[in-house]
Amino acid sequence: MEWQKEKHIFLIGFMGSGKSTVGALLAERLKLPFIDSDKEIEKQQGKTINEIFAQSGEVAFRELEMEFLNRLKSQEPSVIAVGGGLPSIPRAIELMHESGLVIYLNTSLLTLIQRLKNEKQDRPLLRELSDTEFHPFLEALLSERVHFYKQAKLIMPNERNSPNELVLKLEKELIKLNN
Ligand SMILES: Nc1ncnc2c1ncn2[C@@H]1O[C@H](COP(=O)(O)OP(=O)(O)OP(=O)(O)O)[C@@H](O)[C@H]1O
Ligand SMILES: O=C(O)C1=C[C@@H](O)[C@@H](O)[C@H](O)C1
Ligand SMILES: [Mg+2]
Repeated sequence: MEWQKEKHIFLIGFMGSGKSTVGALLAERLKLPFIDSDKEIEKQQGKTINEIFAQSGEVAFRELEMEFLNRLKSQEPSVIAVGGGLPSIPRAIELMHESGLVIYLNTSLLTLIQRLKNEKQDRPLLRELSDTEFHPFLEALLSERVHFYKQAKLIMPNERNSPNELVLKLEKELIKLNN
């Protein structure tokens, strides 16, 4: 499998796996534009993700995510961090494979819990969970989604490394694919 420079690089993975953090750094390193689907949808709608979920519901948000993916076809090659739930929408993974290289940032449940416990407020699926609900909810959602994430072409752990260290590893993988 080869990565072609004229294609996008998609980062997928669970909430908190580091897609937005690592994606911005990777784009800087590769001198490519960086696009974050959550931020793009917020800009386009003039609302936060929390407001979209509250006013229109999750199904409407997933439709906006698919519209976002469809719009990317005509965009210059970019590094794209996609929302944590986007890969589980029917056809989404196929669309990403058609226009780029899909990379899964794989992070264990325990690390996700540590990272997300203080970052619940901007994530509508998490913000109302009590401390006792938090762990079982993440565990169940991760196990529902992992099958989609594993359809990525490249699986890269993101836990016992800094975001910058992962960017260097990713760059090496991309160079290998391009040779
Ligand atoms: N390798 C890492 N080591 C330590 N902390 C990290 C690492 N990667 C990301 N983080 C931290 O984890 C938190 C979640 O990261 P980030 O917001 O990038 O995740 P995400 O995958 O974009 O989540 P979402 O799907 O909800 O948008 C942030 O506080 C970020 O700084
Ligand atoms: O995992 C999810 O379903 C989500 C992840 C975030 O990136 C946002 O897209 C939103 O909070 C939903
Ligand atoms: Mg993000």
